[in-house]
Formats: sequence, structure tokens, C-alpha cells
Amino acid sequence: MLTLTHLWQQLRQHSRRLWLGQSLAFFGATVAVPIPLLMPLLVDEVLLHQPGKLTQLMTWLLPADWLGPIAIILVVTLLTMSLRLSSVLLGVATTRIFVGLSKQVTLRVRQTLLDKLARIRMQVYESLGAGQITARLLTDIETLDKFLGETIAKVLVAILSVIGVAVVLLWMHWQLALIILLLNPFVIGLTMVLGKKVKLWKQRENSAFEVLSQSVSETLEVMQQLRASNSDKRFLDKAKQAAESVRVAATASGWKSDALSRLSFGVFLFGFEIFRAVAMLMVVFSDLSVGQMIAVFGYLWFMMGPVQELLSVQVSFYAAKAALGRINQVLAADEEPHYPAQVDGFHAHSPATIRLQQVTFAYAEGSPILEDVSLNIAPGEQVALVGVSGAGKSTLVQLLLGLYAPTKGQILFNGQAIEQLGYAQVREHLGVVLQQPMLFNDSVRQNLTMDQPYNDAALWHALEVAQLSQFVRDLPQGLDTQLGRSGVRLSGGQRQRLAIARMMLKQPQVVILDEATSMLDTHTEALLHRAMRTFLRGRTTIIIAHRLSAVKEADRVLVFDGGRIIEEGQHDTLVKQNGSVYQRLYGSQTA
Ligand SMILES: Nc1ncnc2c1ncn2[C@@H]1O[C@H](COP(=O)(O)OP(=O)(O)OP(=O)(O)O)[C@@H](O)[C@H]1O
Repeated sequence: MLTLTHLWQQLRQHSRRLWLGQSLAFFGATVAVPIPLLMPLLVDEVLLHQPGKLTQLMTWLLPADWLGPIAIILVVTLLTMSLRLSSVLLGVATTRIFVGLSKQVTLRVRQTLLDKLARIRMQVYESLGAGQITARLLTDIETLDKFLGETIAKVLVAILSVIGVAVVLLWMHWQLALIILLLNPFVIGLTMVLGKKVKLWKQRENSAFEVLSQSVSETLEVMQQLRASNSDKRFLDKAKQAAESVRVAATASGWKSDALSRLSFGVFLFGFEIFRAVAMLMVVFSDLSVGQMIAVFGYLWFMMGPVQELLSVQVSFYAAKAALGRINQVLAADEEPHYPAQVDGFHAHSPATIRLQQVTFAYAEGSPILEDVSLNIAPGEQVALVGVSGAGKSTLVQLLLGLYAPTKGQILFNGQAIEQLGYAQVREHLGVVLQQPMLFNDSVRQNLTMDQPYNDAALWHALEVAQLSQFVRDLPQGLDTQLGRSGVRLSGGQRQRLAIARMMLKQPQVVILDEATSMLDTHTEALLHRAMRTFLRGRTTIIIAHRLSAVKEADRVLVFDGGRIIEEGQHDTLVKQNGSVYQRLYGSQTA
């Protein structure tokens, strides 16, 4: 779980830059503190002819014949301006350092979250939508970033400025200073109470935004199908309703947060007016000079900036806490168990065995999808899994890949349990092609290589076997042609063949084709199967298919029904068994 303390610890890892930034901030705040004092003192010492400390300083600084109102005013003006300039330059340097630091911490948070995405259980992804996760990665981390940037860059300077002003005020007139300083905690205390409300409003706004982002991303995902069924407007209307909720929540959060910060600033201004009155009374009834009174006014204005900054940091503090809470929900999500590879279970050029020992599995407790499934697949064997829709065939593939873990029983490759091999090793040696392969909005090349360094000859060979080489050659930019979102510029069958070529490049020991050729015409499918024979020789293969043409490629057929293997054998034998499920499924099909 990530807390603000962790973020602070991360900042402290860059202690050298943090110290440099803090030192510059300290100097920046220090040089600015005398500014409101200098000019007003001129009122007493030059205009009202009451020479004091400033005149003493000038006597020491300037030659005796230069001493006069013009030179003093000029020197003090120049001094004030150079102090201001130094303060500005130090401020720029400080901000540069602190912004750099806060962005680094933000990057770490983003990377932590992205790392977490690689470990989250598939079940969690099924409930957390892409929109929700994206909102957390973007909006929430942005809120955190704003808070960090503001806090480290401004809080220290603001606190230092307030302390500096307090010291000067106490030195000038301690009674007046005490009144001012006692009111500050009151203002800050009041805004802290009010600030808690802001957190709640911000949370509501972010939740509404999450719903909108989810709705838009889901709609866009399936835009083509929605338009085809004339439902796109209806779905976008739902997104519009979500946008309306964002408006309601954001309006409330926007104006109420602003009202609160204005209210607390208003309280500060009330105090300000009271001081002005008290300061004037002090001029009448005590030894406070007019110049000092103007200086006090100057300091009050001077303090306004830092105080307002502290107040705004407070608002972003509550927003950041809300964002952190939502980021932590993702960080706390259930993770896939991590099994480090304890054995080297796959060997180059020697096909793997697959064994299931009494495997039972349920997505939801109490309703098993696979029940007590045991099977042995010999090295290099080609097995077809068939059965009615929903029988659990694809679920078995998910278990082989370790995307879900069996509730009972064991899965072994080459005699080694999947947990001993580790999911990463298993996935490395399994090549899976699904009915709806995922393609990226990128080039053919990138979709084939998936960032692995294959040479073009290998790509063309894979495309050749997958019966897609001629098609790619005819594309305007060949391998570099862009495929559009999810490969929309390809037909279903072309997508499947591209996915098969991709799988072949990986040279896996175990090949799983889950309805991988279902969208191909029978002629192309036959050509593909023939071309793949050499590739599949020496690789253990599982073919899941409804079409007889694909099933007939297998050495052995396993018939699934209700999560169990109910029939097993070769096509020719099974199809002749009167009353068998296999005969019912394939008896009348011709390939
Ligand atoms: N992620 C999931 N969460 C919950 N239930 C699921 C999930 N995936 C599949 N199921 C359920 O598991 C059962 C088996 O589905 P599976 O996809 O394994 O069947 P199949 O035999 O491959 O079917 P088909 O031939 O139609 O592809 C179905 O009843 C389905 O509703």
C-alpha cells in the first residue's frame, strides 16, 4: 500500500537534490523578507526626517558628500530591486529542482502501478474495467503529481516566509506581531476543517469520471458492432448520461472547493482589516511610527501569498489522499501466485508431454466447469478437443497457460508440475492461437514480432506457411503496413493467419490452436494444415475445433461434455460408435 509517507521516503532518496532545493528555497525566502521593510523605513527616515538604522547604514555605505534623500532613495530602491531579483531567480531554481523531484516520484508511482498490472489475477481484470484502470493511471496520478509538486515546492518557502515575517514583526513591535501570529493558526485550523469536505467532493468527481471513461472506452471498443446493430447512438447516450454525472459532480466539487478557499481567505482578510485598525491605533497610542505601520501593512500583504499557498496545498492534500486511496485499490488487487522456476522443464527439439491429474476447476465457487479431468498427451502427439459449446475446452487452455489455477488436481509438463516450472517458463514454451486473436494498431511486422528481434526472412517464411505471404506482399507498404485498431483492416481469416504466423515465429514446444482456423474458407484451411504439418511435427499439439476438417488432423480425439472427458479415440473409430456424442457432432459433417 502506498502512503504519503512512502512518497516522502522516495523523495528523500534524492537527498542531495532535496537539500539543494531546500537550501535555495531557504535563501529565496530569506532574501525576500526584508523587502517590505526597506521602503517604508524611508518614510520615517527621509520623508519625516527621523534618521534611524537605515540612515546609519547609508552613512557607512556612501561617501559623506553623497548623503542626501536622492542617493538614499536610489540606493534603497536598487537594494530592494536586487533583493527581488535574487528572490525570483532563487524561486525559479528551487521550482526547477522540486518539479524534477516530484515528477520522478510520480513516475515511480506510475511504474509501480504498471508493474502491478503484470501481476494482477485475471479474475480482477474481469471485474475492473480498462476505463477504471486508465482513470487511475492518468487522473489520480495527475492529482498526486499536482499535490507533490505544490507541496515540496511551495510549503517550505511558505512556512519559511511566514516565520521570517514573524521574526521581523516581533522585532518591530512584539504586541502587534503577537496578535497577527495568533490569528494565523485560527485561519489555518478553520480551513483544515473545511478542507476535509473537499476530499469527499473530489472523490465523487473522480468516481463519476471513472464511469464516463469506462463507458466511452467500452463503446469505442465495439463501435463497429454497435453501429451495425444501430445501437451506437444508444450507447453513446449512456456515455452522455455519465458525462452529465461528471458535470454535476465536477460543478459541485469545483465551486464548493473554490468557495471554501475563498471563505478561508475571507477570514484571513477580516483579520487583515482588524490589524490595520489595530496598527493605526498603535501609531496613535504607542511608539509605532508611520513608516513602521506601512511596513506592517506591507508584511501583511507579503504574508498573504504564503498563507494562500498553504491553504491551497491543503485542498490538494485531500484530493491527493482520495487519489491515493483509489490507486491503492489497484495496488491491493489480488495477484497471480508467483512460482519461480525451480526446474528446467522444456528442452529444445524434444517435444513436451502434457499430463492432467484429476483436475477440477470452477470460475465461481460451487459450479465446476471442469470436473476430475485426467489426460496424458504424449510427446509430439496431436490431440483434438471437441464438444458442445460451453463444455469447458477453452477453460482447459486457460489452465494450461496458468491464467487460472485448478481448484483441485495437478497439471504437469514433461512430468514437472506447472508450479515448479513457473508460469513464465510454461508461457514461454506454449504457443497459443485463439479464435479472436488480439492485434495491435501497428504494422504487420510489429504484430508478428511483438518486439522480438526476428529477421525478415523468418517473418516471410512464417507468413508463407500461414498462407498470408501473398496478401502481405500486395499490401501498400508490405510488412510495414499499419493494421488499424485491433487489426480492423484485416478480415477475420487474415487475422487468424497472422496470429498463426506469429505463433510459429516463437517456435513453441507445445502448440494450442483454439478455433484458430475457424474463419478460413475450407480450401485455405486445407492448404494451411498441409503447410503446417512440417512445423507441427515434433511439437505437442492441442487443436480445439468444431470443424471436422481441423479435427481430422489430430492423432487422437477427446470429447468434452459437462466438464468431463466422455469419449476418447481416433476419428474413424469414434464416428462409427452408434449413439456416441462424437457421432452426433461429426457423423453428418464431411471434410
Ligand atoms: N472468465 C470466465 N468467468 C466465468 N465463467 C466463465 C469464464 N469463461 C468461461 N466461463 C464459463 O465456463 C464455461 C465453459 O466455457 P469455455 O469457454 O471453456 O467453453 P468451450 O467448451 O471452450 O466453448 P466454445 O466451444 O463455445 O468455445 C461456460 O459456461 C462459460 O460461461
